Amino acid sequence: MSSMRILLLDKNHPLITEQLLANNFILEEDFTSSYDEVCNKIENYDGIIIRSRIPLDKNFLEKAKKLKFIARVGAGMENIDIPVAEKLGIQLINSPEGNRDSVAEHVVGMLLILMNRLFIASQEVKNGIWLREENRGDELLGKTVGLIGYGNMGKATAKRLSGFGCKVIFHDISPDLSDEYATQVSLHELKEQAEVLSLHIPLTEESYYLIDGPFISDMKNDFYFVNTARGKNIETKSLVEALKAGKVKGACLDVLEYEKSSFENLEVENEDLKYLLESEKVIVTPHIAGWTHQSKEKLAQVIVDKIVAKFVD
Ligand SMILES: O=C(O)CC[C@@H](O)C(=O)O
Repeated sequence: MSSMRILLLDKNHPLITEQLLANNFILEEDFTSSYDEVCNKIENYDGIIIRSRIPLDKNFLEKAKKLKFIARVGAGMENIDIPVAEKLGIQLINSPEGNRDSVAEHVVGMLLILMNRLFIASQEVKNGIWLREENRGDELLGKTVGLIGYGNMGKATAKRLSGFGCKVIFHDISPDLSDEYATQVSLHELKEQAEVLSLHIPLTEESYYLIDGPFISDMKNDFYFVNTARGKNIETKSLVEALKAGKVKGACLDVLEYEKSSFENLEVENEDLKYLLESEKVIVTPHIAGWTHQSKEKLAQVIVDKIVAKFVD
């Protein structure tokens, strides 16, 4: 029997509340209090369930005297000061198994739209313009796709793309991850071979601006770029330069460097952002790759199952 007190800081699928109450957790929902207000009461809770509304930084975590776990509904944990949480013995739980399929479908969808000019051609026809040669597409079949990161998202993406007849290679810091969908290679080999580059890594100090000017120059082929990871994994200025120069043939961006958080508006007074929003070579979506009706429910179920497995006898 659990009598742990849990604070829910973001709206999620109702099954989280239903199932945790059924397991005798004591719950409090607070979707509006500010960072300071939550800091002032966090010492009363054994667990927190979050998406990304409130940053769980050192100051916050040091006030959370009773906290035993932080559960992230989603994959990315860049909002949490992980070294401090680990030092304080707070368990970190995330749930990428819940939205990996949505992310993978989003990657394939964006690539098909970009490479076959589907959105532009449709808009043209609706405006009475019938252009065929200008809208000639590029097949995914036979392309070498390089993934950076081969966790839940990378693997789900490789599974789909291998079904499209792509050769999928990936680079990951963990060894021996090759499987029936993709082959692990060094970063050098990936840069030599990839014709499409897709990111599936968390945002950490090491992966901040991983893709910058020198990285892009090292890529042997002109390539399509896909980012469903985090905007700050790529230096946007370098992406824009490479798009203008034709080195990046097109970009599918579900995340932007200029997002303040997943839920706030964009800073629009930025020349690079303006280019991305205006360019025909760029597709942009508002951080919705892992955001389907199905993933909402699956994320909730995964997080509940993990909490129950750890804290209910
Ligand atoms: O919670 C969100 O808003 C997005 C989640 C997604 O980017 C993830 O990290 O799983």
